[in-house]
Amino acid sequence: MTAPFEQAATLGVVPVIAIERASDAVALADALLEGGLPLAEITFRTEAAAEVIAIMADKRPELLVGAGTILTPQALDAAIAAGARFGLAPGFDGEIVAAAKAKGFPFAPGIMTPSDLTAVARNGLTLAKFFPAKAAGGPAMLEAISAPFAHLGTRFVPTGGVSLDNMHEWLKLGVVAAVGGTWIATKADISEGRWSDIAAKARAAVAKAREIREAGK
Ligand SMILES: O=C(O)C(=O)C[C@H](O)[C@H](O)COP(=O)(O)O
Repeated sequence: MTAPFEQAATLGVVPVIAIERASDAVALADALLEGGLPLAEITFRTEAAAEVIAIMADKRPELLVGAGTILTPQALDAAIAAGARFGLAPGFDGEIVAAAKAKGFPFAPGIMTPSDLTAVARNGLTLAKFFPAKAAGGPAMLEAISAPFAHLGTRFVPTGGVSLDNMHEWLKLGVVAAVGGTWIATKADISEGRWSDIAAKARAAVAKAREIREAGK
């Protein structure tokens, strides 16, 4: 895996964020840093996404900021131009994967089926999002579909229905690099400025990930 994804894997948790106002970018970055989670996936689900990434990359370079919900080559370009260090998507699109590869941009597409995984393998990718993780069948499903690809070393970020209470079910699987989810910084947390709550949830998630990994050793 490339360096940004190695860092995400070390932390074990990727906060998936939909943020509406660019003016909240620094406070959100500070809340995550305060919580010991120097990582953010800013999703292209809001108008403000590219600006938020640019502000975070500029003002808080110690936060590893990436882009999520990359659904078009244009969104990929906007993410890179804004200073995103990595990108993720809920699905697989060959054009986006090829463009990211050509630009040397660490990109993890989403998968949910063995066919998606075949595309990931054919493109030589080492990390993919598993989405929607819980609805698609949970850890048993990921274990089953990843088995024929295990020798290739591909790892996964399950996202969708992951929470503090069920993250252990995912992180105990060797193929899981990190879990992802919106629970650490919800839209409401951000719009209402609940920065200390976000910091506390970040801290709890990182501690739990570490505890699960330590117990599994
Ligand atoms: O937007 C993307 O790129 C996605 O892959 C989807 C998100 O990661 C999930 O929708 C998060 O799901 P929850 O944590 O259950 O709210």
